[in-house]
Amino acid sequence: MKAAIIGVTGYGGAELVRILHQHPEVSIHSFHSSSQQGNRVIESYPHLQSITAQVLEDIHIEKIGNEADFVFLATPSGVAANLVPQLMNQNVKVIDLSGDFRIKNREVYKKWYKKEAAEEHWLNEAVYGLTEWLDTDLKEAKLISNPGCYPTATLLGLAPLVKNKLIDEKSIIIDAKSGVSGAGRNVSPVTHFSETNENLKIYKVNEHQHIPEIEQVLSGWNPGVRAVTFSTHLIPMTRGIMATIYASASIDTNIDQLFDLYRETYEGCYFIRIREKGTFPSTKEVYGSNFCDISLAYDERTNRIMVVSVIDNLMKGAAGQAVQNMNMMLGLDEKTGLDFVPVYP
Ligand SMILES: NC(=O)C1=CN([C@@H]2O[C@H](COP(=O)(O)OP(=O)(O)OC[C@H]3O[C@@H](n4cnc5c(N)ncnc54)[C@H](OP(=O)(O)O)[C@@H]3O)[C@@H](O)[C@H]2O)C=CC1
Ligand SMILES: CC(=O)N[C@@H](CCC(=O)OP(=O)(O)O)C(=O)O
Repeated sequence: MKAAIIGVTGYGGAELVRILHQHPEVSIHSFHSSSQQGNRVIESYPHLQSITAQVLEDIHIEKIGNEADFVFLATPSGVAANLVPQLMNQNVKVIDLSGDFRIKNREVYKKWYKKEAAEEHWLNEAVYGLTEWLDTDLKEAKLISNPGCYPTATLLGLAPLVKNKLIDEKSIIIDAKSGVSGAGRNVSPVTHFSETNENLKIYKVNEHQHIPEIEQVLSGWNPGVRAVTFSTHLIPMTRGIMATIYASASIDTNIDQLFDLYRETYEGCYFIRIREKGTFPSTKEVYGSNFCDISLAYDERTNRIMVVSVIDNLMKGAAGQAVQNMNMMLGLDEKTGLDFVPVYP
């Protein structure tokens, strides 16, 4: 099978190259850029020397449609909304890493992304690709909307509690931290070295575009969940997200029951690793891998459950989950080409 990558000069695109280079069933047929056509891929990414000698092509939809089986869109929000209808006309399957097809309500997308939403028809066609919690068979899907990085860590961490109605739906607080690669390759005043180094910064307070995505999924699982408190922080590290999630238990519970629930729920999910009781994951323990590591605590004094969920934002939070979804579309083992051991230290 042949894949095309649009937006390959960005971090998500580069990570797709790293994964697909050693995927046994899918090869990268073409690399596309909106600004650097004619340049070699290695001019953007010298670390790919010897991996590819290919040249960046422009985004010629008809040619891509004729030549590729899959297109990965690793482009900023607003781009996929325009490209997807054209690509769908070419009968090529698309996996979009951006937020353009995640939010089903067009007005909600416009409010949080401050952009026009994609066409209703294609929003309805898009399958939300939180791989462990798919509600449809991806073999039938034409368009996959890959979840956001923070929503992936958060939703995987909260699913067992929310689906089983074990927490007070109004009590959910998600305190999340991300490495700087989460903001993409372009430097901005916020991500500049001098701003991030030796600094811890809260940002987009009550305005983060992942709030409606998290609420949409949680309320689909349990209509009692309406709104969550969600805060995001930039941490001076390159990769990784930690979501520390707090909620009040709505039933009598204890830590052993909670661990049993999480182990049973995620039994058979290779990429979800429930930690030993009393230990907590750190971001480095999933660095460069597609794992989401989760642990739990229960405080009897406050009746509060705490979930700690970590991912690599560029892997399970973006390119890794995109390839996991591609594997599901192809009917392959979800691990195919993705079984990376985390890089440590
Ligand atoms: N970084 C992360 O951890 C995560 C990112 N995402 C999402 O994935 C997508 C890609 O993210 P990331 O790789 O970090 O972003 P980057 O900013 O690093 O890269 C995005 C790439 O998109 C291309 N691009 C920009 N404008 C256009 C345009 N108008 N048309 C076509 N291509 C364009 C650029 O390449 P060129 O100039 O060569 O065309 C650019 O290199 C984004 O939507 C992001 O929000 C999702 C989860 C996690
Ligand atoms: C650290 C950092 O800045 N992270 C980005 C993640 C953006 C992203 O992935 O955007 P979409 O999922 O909406 O496409 C942010 O918080 O906006």
